[in-house]
Amino acid sequence: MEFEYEWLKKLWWTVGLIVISSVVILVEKVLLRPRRIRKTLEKQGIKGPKPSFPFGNVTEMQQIRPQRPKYADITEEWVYSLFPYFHTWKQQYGSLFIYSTGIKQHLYVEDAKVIKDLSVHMSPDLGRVEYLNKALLPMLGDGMVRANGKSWIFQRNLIIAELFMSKVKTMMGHMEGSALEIVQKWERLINESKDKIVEIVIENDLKVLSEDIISKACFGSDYTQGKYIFEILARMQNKLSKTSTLLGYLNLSFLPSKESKEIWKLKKEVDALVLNIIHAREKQNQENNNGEKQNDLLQKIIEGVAHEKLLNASGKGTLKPGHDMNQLIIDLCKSIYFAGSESTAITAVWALYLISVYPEWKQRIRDEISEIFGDDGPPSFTDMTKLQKMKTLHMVVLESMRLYGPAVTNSRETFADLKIGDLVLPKGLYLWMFLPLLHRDVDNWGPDATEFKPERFANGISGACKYPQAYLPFGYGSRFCLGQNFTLTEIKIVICLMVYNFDFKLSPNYVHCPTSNLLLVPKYGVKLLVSKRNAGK
Ligand code: HEM
Repeated sequence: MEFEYEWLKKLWWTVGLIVISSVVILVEKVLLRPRRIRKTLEKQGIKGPKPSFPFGNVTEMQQIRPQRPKYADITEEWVYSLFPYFHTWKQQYGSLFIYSTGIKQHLYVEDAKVIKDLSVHMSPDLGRVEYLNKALLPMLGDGMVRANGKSWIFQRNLIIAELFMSKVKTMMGHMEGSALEIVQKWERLINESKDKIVEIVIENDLKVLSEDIISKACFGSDYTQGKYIFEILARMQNKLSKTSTLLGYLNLSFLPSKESKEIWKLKKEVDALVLNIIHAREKQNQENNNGEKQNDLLQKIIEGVAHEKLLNASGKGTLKPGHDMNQLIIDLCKSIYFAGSESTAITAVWALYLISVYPEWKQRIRDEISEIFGDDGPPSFTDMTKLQKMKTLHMVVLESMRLYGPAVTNSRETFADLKIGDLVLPKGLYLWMFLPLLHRDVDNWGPDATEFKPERFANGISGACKYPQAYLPFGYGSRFCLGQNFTLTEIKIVICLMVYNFDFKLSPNYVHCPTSNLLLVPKYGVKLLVSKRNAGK
């Protein structure tokens, strides 16, 4: 009897302690921490819409209607419709404001001075947003695009040099070869058409092109192998872009649903396909024991992870013991497939769209091609110095990425209290930038900020605006895009070949509706009327 009583007492104490600590954790998470974060920011003069319990400003986020400022052209309507609350709150609270989605507190940053300070902060305590990471887990695993901490440091150090300009130079042949295949395809379509002019939805071909280039240049395999990987990643991206999780509220992804089951099924499929490519390379390496190994990104990843495995076994590795190295290779490869393909294609699409709307720039690029490559025939891209001399082309690409860069938002989470310039950013805060607004900021870019004027970049990015650090198509700080050299080289080769070989103008069937599916894409496609250059003249 005595024993039973003691046992019951212990049980009640345990249950009591669990209940009390759960309540304490809940109160801390739901009430105290959000309040502390807001107080810290408010004390520094940062304001924002008043949140209400329990969902913060979510109701307003859903209710605020877009308002295009008078100075912006109707073709700019989409900028103010994508996340209309950012524009509305910026007008009320300035270019730095706080808002809440319940337990999550967010800082919207469009203040160029603060961005300048953020861009020099390199610690991993300013990293990828963990709740977004959770949503992207099935798609990207622990690959570097979403990783934080040691895993990210390891992956970034492993591949950074593989995308330096010296390496990209060796990939130009692949880029030109793949671009010429599309040129030939378009020529065929034109020749087969009655009027020698065809309407082409260009992103379809440009996607295939950039996927082919990534497959060949980084993974030493052709597009047929990579095709299904890209297809599945795109399907997953499509599903994920529809969830409100990405804005920080209503994360119901932990509940088993038909959608989440489907996403995890796709994850298995894509992992198996990537693994096939890795196994094929490992087999090739074994068979080629004494021969030359391939010298591409995939080889570097395989060798780097194998080396880390050895170090790890002796307790000297960067990663924690027990880290799943096989999954790490798959996830890192998926990050490259994901980061390197659609963004490049979409950038080329928007650049060609703008060139067709502003044909004087098409002519200026053609003049530049003649000047640099001569008039003897089509330009050939074995020589990086010639491409680097193309200033007009460079200006057009920079301006195109300012107005229609594929990255729509940039986000970070603070994993510690951070001092950024004069600001103290408390741990657990989410930082957001909305790039279409940031890149149209009149204070930074001048009164013609919404206009397409590549000449503003005649003296580089620093000559084009007051705060060059606030030009962010490739992100900022320690998470800056690793593929910038790769992608700019590819896009320039593609534009040169298209402009050299074809005349094109916007089709009357084109509907201007940029929209966000994680990237800024043309909702109804960019349709161009394409004919052979100088045809009939
Ligand atoms: C026009 C094409 C591209 C654009 C606009 C673009 C843009 C970006 C942006 C905005 C980020 C996030 C930066 C941040 O959070 O501050 C990023 C990250 C990254 N990009 Fe790109 N990217 C492009 C092409 C590529 C290509 C071709 C590759 C690889 C071949 C690549 C590899 C990466 C990687 C690995 C990261 C993750 C970096 C990290 O988290 O440390 N990107 N990119």
